[in-house]
Amino acid sequence: MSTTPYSAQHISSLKADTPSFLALQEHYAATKNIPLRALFDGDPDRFASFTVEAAGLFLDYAKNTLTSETMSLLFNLARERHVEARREAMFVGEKINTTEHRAVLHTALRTPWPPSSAAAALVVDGQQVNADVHAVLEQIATFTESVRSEKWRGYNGKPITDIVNIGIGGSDLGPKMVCQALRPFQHARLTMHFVSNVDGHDIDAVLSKIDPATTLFVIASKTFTTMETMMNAHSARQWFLTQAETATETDLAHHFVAVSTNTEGVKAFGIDPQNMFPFWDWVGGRYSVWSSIGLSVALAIGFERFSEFLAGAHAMDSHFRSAPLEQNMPAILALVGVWQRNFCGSASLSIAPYHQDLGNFPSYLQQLEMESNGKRTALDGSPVEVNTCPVIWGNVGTNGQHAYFQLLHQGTDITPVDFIAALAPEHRLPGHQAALLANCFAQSEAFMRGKSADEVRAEMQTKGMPEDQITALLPHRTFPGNRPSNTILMQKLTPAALGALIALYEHKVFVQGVIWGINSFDQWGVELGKVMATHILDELNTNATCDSSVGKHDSSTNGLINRARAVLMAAKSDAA
Ligand SMILES: O=P(O)(O)OC[C@H]1O[C@](O)(CO)[C@@H](O)[C@@H]1O
Repeated sequence: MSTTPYSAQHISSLKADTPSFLALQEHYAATKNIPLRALFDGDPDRFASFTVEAAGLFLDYAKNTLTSETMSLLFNLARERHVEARREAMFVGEKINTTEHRAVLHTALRTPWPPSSAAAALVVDGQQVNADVHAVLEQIATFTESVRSEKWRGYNGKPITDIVNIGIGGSDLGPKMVCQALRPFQHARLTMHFVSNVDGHDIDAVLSKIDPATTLFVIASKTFTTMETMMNAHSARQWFLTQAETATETDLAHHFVAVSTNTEGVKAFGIDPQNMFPFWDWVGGRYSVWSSIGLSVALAIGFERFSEFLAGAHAMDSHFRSAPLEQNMPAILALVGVWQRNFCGSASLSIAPYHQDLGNFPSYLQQLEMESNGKRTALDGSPVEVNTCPVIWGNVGTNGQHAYFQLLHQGTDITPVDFIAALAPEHRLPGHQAALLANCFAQSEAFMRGKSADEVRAEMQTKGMPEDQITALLPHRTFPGNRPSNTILMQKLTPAALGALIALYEHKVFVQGVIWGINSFDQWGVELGKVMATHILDELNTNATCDSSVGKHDSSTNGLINRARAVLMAAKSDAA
């Protein structure tokens, strides 16, 4: 294993006094008052200079308050942080996830088979990575084909009509987002459902509309210990046994399959390991849709389309791994984000897909970005000295325009926006696509240009508005502009384009993590609440007098537990 200076355990936080950081700070101070409008007016070639194309995607980052000098300083920063060497360390399977002692190899899940050369074949801890990935893909291909072709049937001989994916976090958000995004490619007989929340209303709503005889449950959990997933899986199992007429325990095999790294856990639940689709600890939950966690996707769109999805991501991997930083789309997207976050001071990033089928993309990115880079400790254990991941949020356009875009245009914070659009639609309805794209492009232009007081005044005067009204309304109707955005375009939202889009953001997150000096692949921050919930669950389920059993909490938590327990206990005795 490499012990070069870029080995993870030697990496400290990005420091505000490093030469490249100081140079960027100085540059920001010198350029911050130049309006974006002026940058466009002064350079007719700005669009050509600040756009990049790769793997079927087109990125326009010209509407950011930056110049070629900014970019060159950012590339210096990336090189100073050893982005290229760290990138290679990830691809070749070094254990860059140092706090969990794991390699990070989601890119191997989409490497074509057989690998192009012996050198490309990955061996990690003695495991033939590519061969193992390929074997599981074959298993997925055979199984999904048999369900789709009606060979695989329910216990009383009926074909499967409904698939229920039970999982949470990466075992839910990825498959759910991708199935929605690729809705037009979905098998006509199959309806996809996703259950994630421990709140019983979630699974109850799904169970109330499906037939046990024609339903397949996919229990998706890397660990097979996650409280939410296990509780939902047990409820589904119980529901099946009570609702499916004449069904016995042996019939469960027709209706429950598992996706996991934990064979023992799957067996203990009662699923035959024959019906288990494995993956490996070097696949992080939020990077797992390419693994067997994508089983629901492959069931929905078929294995051929699933392969196209993997190929799209691989095309972005190849670009990311080989393109110089100056032409490297994920690196550029990451560096623009670092500029916005660490120098321009933006605390959040809004994601605006102008495509209804990408409705779940913002929530997917919330986990990808915030669980990866929402960290305050550097790889070497020291405190991080600069701001890390911004808050990620958003919704589809044009809906967002009629909700929170007011704040984006005229609020007190400057929030960068990533616009994402497909040029051609899957539907044939006249007029809609042009209207959608017109709104997308208009919003980014409006954020950039704003509307000056002089322009607003002239407009109101042309309309013949009295001077006193003009004076009163002027400040309200003025737009400051200078609000940054990126626009990502694809031809159509195909499996390959979606694969490339997700991989683009995965690698953006990686580059930002390297620059900030953090481990983008662990998630210790989710542990504390999980453990405390198990204790409180025990307390809510006991009959002991409130004060003695819950006395160890603060008065607020204690009071809340007591109020809830009174209701839960009453419901229990009513049911008895
Ligand atoms: O697939 P599992 O093991 O059930 O975990 C689900 C999710 O829980 C987390 O571990 C923490 O919330 C995520 O990283 C993961 O995607």
